[in-house]
Amino acid sequence: MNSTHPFAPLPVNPAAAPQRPAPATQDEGAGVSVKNLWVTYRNGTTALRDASFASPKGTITALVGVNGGGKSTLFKAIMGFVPAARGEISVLGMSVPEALRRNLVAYVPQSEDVDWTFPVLVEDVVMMGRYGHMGFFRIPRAADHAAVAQALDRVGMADFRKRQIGELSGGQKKRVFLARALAQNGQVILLDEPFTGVDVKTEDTIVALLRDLRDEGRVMLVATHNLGSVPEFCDRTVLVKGTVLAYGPTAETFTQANLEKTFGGVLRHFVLGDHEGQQRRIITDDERPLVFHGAAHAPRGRDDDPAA
Ligand SMILES: Nc1ncnc2c1ncn2[C@@H]1O[C@H](COP(=O)(O)OP(=O)(O)OP(=O)(O)O)[C@@H](O)[C@H]1O
Repeated sequence: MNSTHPFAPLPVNPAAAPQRPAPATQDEGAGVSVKNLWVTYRNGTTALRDASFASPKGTITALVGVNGGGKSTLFKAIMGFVPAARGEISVLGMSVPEALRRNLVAYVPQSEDVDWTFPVLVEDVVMMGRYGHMGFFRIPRAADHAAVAQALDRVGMADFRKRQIGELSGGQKKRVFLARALAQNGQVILLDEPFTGVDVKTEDTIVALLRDLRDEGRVMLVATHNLGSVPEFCDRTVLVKGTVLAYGPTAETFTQANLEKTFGGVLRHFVLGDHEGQQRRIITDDERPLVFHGAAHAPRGRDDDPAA
C-alpha cells in the first residue's frame, strides 16, 4: 500500500465525520462480496481481471498469492482507494462509499507501509480509529476515550498507551493497529500481513482476537504469506493471481493442487518420510511452512498443533 505515516491508511471519509452511522437498511448478512472486478492503475497496469469472491459475516478469509498477485489491490478496492474499472463490490450489502461513510471498514496496514519515525503516541494512533465517529473538529468525547482504553486493553497494550509508536516492537505495533480497528468498531477488518515479524506468542494473541471478532459476526480478510497458519484459523481462502483463481471453505480450496496453480514455481516443496512410512509434503513461500500429511489434500499448519 502507498502510505507514508500512521494517519494515511485509515479509510475514513472526513467529509462525513460529523454524521452518526445510520442503521443499515440493506441485507448485512452478505459480508463482503466482489463480483467480476477489474482494477487498472493510472499507469495502465491491470492488477485484477474479472475477480470474484464472497466472505460471509462471521468468517475469517485468507487472501493468498504471490507478490504482486493483487491482494493489496483487492484491499484498496474494498477501501475505495482505487476505483473498479468494471464489476461490483458489496460490503455488508452496501456500496463501498456507503460502507466507508458508516466507518464499517477498518484496515491494519503492513508494517513497511508506515513511517514509524512519525512522532505520535500509541493512544493517539488508536484514537484515529474514532475520527469517523467525531465531529468536524475531532474533539474526543468521553465515549471516544473509553473506546480507546477498551481497545488497548483488549490487545494487551494498555500499559503502553503513552509510548511513542516508533519505540515499540513489531508485534506490539501490530497490536496497536488492531486496537485502532477495534476502536473504530470496524465490522469488516482488512489485515495486511498481520504476522510478518511477530513471534509465535503474539501471533497466537492476534489469532485469538480474530476468532473472538469472528464470533461477534465481523468479517476479517487477512492477506498473508504465512501458509502454515491458514488452515489453523481461516475458515475461507481466496487464491489470488491477477484474478481470483479459487475461493471457498479452506478445507476445499486450500489444496496442494490449487496452491501449486497459484504460486507456480515460487513455492519451495519438500517431501519427507517418517518412521511409520507416511509421507509428509511440506510447501512454503518462505514464512511458516504448510505440511500435508499423506494425501495431498489434507493440509495442516503448525507442528506444535496438539491434534498432530
Ligand atoms: N499504485 C500502483 N500503480 C501501478 N501499479 C501498481 C500500484 N500498486 C500495485 N501495482 C501493481 O499491481 C499489481 C498487484 O500488486 P499488489 O500490491 O496488489 O500485489 P500483492 O498481492 O499485494 O503483493 P505483495 O504480496 O507483494 O504485497 C502488481 O503488478 C503491482 O506492480
